[in-house]
Amino acid sequence: MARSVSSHCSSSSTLSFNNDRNLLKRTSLLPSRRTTTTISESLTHPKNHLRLQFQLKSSNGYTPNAVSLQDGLAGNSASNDRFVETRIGQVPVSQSENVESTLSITVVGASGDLAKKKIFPALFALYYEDWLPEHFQIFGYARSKMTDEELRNLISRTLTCRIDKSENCGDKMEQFLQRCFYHSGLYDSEENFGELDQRLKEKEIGRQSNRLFYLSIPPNIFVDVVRCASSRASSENGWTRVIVEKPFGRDSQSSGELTRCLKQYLTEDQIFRIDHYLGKELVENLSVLRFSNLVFEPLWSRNYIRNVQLIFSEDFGTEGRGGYFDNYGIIRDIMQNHLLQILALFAMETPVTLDGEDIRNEKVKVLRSMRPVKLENVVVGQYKGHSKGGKSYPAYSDDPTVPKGSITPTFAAAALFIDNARWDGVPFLMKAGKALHTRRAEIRVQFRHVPGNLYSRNFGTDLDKATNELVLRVQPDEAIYLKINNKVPGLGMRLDRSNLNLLYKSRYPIEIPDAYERLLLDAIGGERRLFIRSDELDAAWVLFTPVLRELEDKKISPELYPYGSRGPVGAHYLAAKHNVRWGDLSGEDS
Ligand SMILES: NC(=O)C1=CN([C@@H]2O[C@H](COP(=O)(O)OP(=O)(O)OC[C@H]3O[C@@H](n4cnc5c(N)ncnc54)[C@H](OP(=O)(O)O)[C@@H]3O)[C@@H](O)[C@H]2O)C=CC1
Ligand SMILES: O=C1O[C@H](COP(=O)(O)O)[C@@H](O)[C@H](O)[C@H]1O
Repeated sequence: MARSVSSHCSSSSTLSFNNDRNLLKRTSLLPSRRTTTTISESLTHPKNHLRLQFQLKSSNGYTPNAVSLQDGLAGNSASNDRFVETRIGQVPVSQSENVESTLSITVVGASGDLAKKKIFPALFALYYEDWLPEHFQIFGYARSKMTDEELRNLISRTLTCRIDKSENCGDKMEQFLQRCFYHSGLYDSEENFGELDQRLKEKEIGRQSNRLFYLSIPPNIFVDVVRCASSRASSENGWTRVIVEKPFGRDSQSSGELTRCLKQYLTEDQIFRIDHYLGKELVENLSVLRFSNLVFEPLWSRNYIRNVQLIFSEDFGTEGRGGYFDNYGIIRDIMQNHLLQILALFAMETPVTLDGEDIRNEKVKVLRSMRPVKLENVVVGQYKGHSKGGKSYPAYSDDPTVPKGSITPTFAAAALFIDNARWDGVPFLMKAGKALHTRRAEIRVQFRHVPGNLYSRNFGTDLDKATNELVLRVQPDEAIYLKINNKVPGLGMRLDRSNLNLLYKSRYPIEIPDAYERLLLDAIGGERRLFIRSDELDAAWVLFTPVLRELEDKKISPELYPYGSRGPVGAHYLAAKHNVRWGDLSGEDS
């Protein structure tokens, strides 16, 4: 029952959002303070230090205002020289200080769950940490009728202060809320977006305006919003960017259709397709671990790695989101995007530079080297009701928003393969499930046996238990640990397994920023590295579309597993077929 992305993909309007044409527009986000103080002076002032972070660092180490080559190409080719200059971090400050710019962020779907839970709290965290430019305003837009004050009340309930820095939090929250406004309108009404434009202009008061729209709405209205906003609320003198939330279609065809529709109104450079897993600290660290440590990269291939496991589990069901979930299922919800993105970062070749385009080029290459997933390499499951300790847990099918008799999988395991020289024959196993025994996301790398191991006798018959395993625990309790074999101290020769453990909370006693903070900051700075390019998206869908179709056409029934369990046993058989044992169920750290 493929559903189309949008009821229409109107070509009535040929207007497009203004693109990032002008270096001044971007660099004007930089605080003017930089020219009046030297760097060493400003570093001595704590607030200036934070502002400096904004100037000097983005999540790839470039200035957040850095412009990728694509900007230059898609924008004004005459200004390419300047774009290249900016890419290497030489921000021409003298130009930026002449123009006062302002940033307007519009959260479309502001009355919804994601806006309340993630977007407004992330924006507040950025404000609290001084990452937002001096002049900014945030608008909520949705159909619900609300005043500015009512929106403020709504979002104030979910704003929190950093545990380690709660100083002045109340004041900061109040100041932040005063920058938040609300406009009620329909998603397909150009007139309503025209009214929003007027309200934005009142706040922008003649400054050069950069506008960011966050589409926190169901996908069937993405195109309507982009059409209306592009014709009536696009910035006239600055950049306009749009963050699009997943799902990006249901399969290759609907995703292609969505891209085609969006590109009637936006250039690729203006579309920021979000995959919030790319903003997670440990996922960011994956490339640092690989490319800045001599000890790992030489081992990163079929020569030393036996298998790689990408595991996602949640200890709660689809509570409240069953209506959305039933149309997608776990493969589309988690595997085709979050886990596949991690896999691409894990397996890609070394990019030429850390520039977003270079990284995304490598991700596309590795995705295109993969075999489409086969039905025989997939296991699906669905949770059933369960009672434990006097408490009963509902089945997926008990959710009133889920159609009766639904066979949508809430669990899946799959084996994937990359047909290139580095990874030939190495199984990449994915496992994702809701209503399991624990909440966890991790990457497990199981290494090969030591050839001719002198100590094999000390390990007994199960040599697999003696192989090294590298674990990147994305959440909770972020950690990177390596399982090694060592001698138990004493006069005998007894071997033990130990973890060399980088546990983040012990090493860094600070609160790790939420993924949405990093991604919002990057979108504001024009940094695209952590957003999905359309060719990446196409390559991702090519891998999963055939098996999704087959599962649906053949009406494959999911294996039922009890709420709170470790998932269907079919996942063990799938792993065993590829000579793999799930590391999370090994007993050592299950
Ligand atoms: N919630 C989450 O944890 C996550 C969500 N996402 C994605 O983010 C986007 C927003 O998610 P979420 O906030 O949960 O969504 P909601 O269902 O809460 O929808 C957001 C807002 O959109 C409007 N809306 C809802 N349904 C319709 C409809 N059928 N037609 C028109 N307007 C509608 C409502 O606003 P109003 O009625 O006031 O106009 C609603 O408040 C979705 O694309 C979702 O897939 C992605 C990852 C996680
Ligand atoms: O995208 C999604 O992610 C969440 C899990 O995100 P996390 O950051 O809390 O791990 C998942 O619950 C949801 O189903 C899915 O749409």
